[in-house]
Amino acid sequence: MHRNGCGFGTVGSRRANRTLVRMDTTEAPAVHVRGLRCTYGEHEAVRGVDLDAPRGELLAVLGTNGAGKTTTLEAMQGRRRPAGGRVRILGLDPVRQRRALAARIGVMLQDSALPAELTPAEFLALWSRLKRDRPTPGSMREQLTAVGLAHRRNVRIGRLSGGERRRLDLAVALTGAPELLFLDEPTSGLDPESRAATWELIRGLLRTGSTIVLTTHHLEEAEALADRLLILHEGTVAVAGTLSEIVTARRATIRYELVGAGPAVPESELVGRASVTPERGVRLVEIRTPDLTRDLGTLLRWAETQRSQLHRLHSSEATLAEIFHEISTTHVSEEATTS
Ligand SMILES: Nc1ncnc2c1ncn2[C@@H]1O[C@H](COP(=O)(O)OP(=O)(O)OP(=O)(O)O)[C@@H](O)[C@H]1O
Repeated sequence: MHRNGCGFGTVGSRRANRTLVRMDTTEAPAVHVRGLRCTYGEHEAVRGVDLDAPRGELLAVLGTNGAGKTTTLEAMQGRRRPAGGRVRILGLDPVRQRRALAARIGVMLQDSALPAELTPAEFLALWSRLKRDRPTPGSMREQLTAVGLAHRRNVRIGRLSGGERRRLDLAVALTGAPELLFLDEPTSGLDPESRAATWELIRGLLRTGSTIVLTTHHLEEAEALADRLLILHEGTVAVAGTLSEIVTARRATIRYELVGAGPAVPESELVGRASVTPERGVRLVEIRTPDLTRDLGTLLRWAETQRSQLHRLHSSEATLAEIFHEISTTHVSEEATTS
């Protein structure tokens, strides 16, 4: 994966990242989850989730609203006791060994309630003491510079904008140079510049060996940053893998336009997978294919024998947006009851 570019302020750099991240070369995955189940009363919000986040990689957890992303993250952070399954974080049980893990993980919550009366500098000092970290004024300033907030360090948190508070949340998560970061929608509410700078900071953290589990509603964020993706839907894993594994496992699409009358597709199994839409004097043809090379060959041979002109012929793999849409319009519970 290509990780390059510029970051926030003057320290979106190797110097900042060297001090913000602690390396760990142990081979076991940083996050290992099998058969995770979480319930709220009668409601089973997470239903048998498996996932792994190898060390030094970024796992993006995507999903529809209410899919169980935050609940899964909470179980991984030891903030929610699972109803079933096995969770290991840096080799430890996050519920039973929560104290031992606390200094080694950093958490950026979706809705953190930072004290409005304190300044970012004061809060980071307090938080460092709670994490038993020994910050120097220089290291705290570096942390704030890394998220583009050095100039706001002495302003009360209550006076910061929503985006600035979000960036302070990220600085808080970085306290103590954690090996593993959980970032719950880290760029929600950020302007495009701040989002780009946050992406660059995240890339810098990955370059220096940090492991990151991130939830996001922005598909382009997952595409830009993730080594692996997981899409949750209705409490279960709909798809998981690298972006190219996920995309190549889905059907590609062949599209072309036809002028004039006559058949629009070859007389083959392609007929059942084609849709033909009349538009502005032409017919737009779209064929979904599990085997692009084979079906494109069939189509081109047919066009040659028919002497048909296929205009604007092109093919494309499924996009993450299409895959996400397909997943989000499927009801797991309906499938389970009708199959
Ligand atoms: N405290 C709670 N009590 C009861 N049900 C809850 C509670 N928290 C979450 N749920 C339910 O559990 C399911 C999963 O919620 P969760 O917040 O984990 O989803 P999510 O994927 O993070 O959603 P979003 O993208 O909307 O933040 C949802 O159906 C939600 O309504």
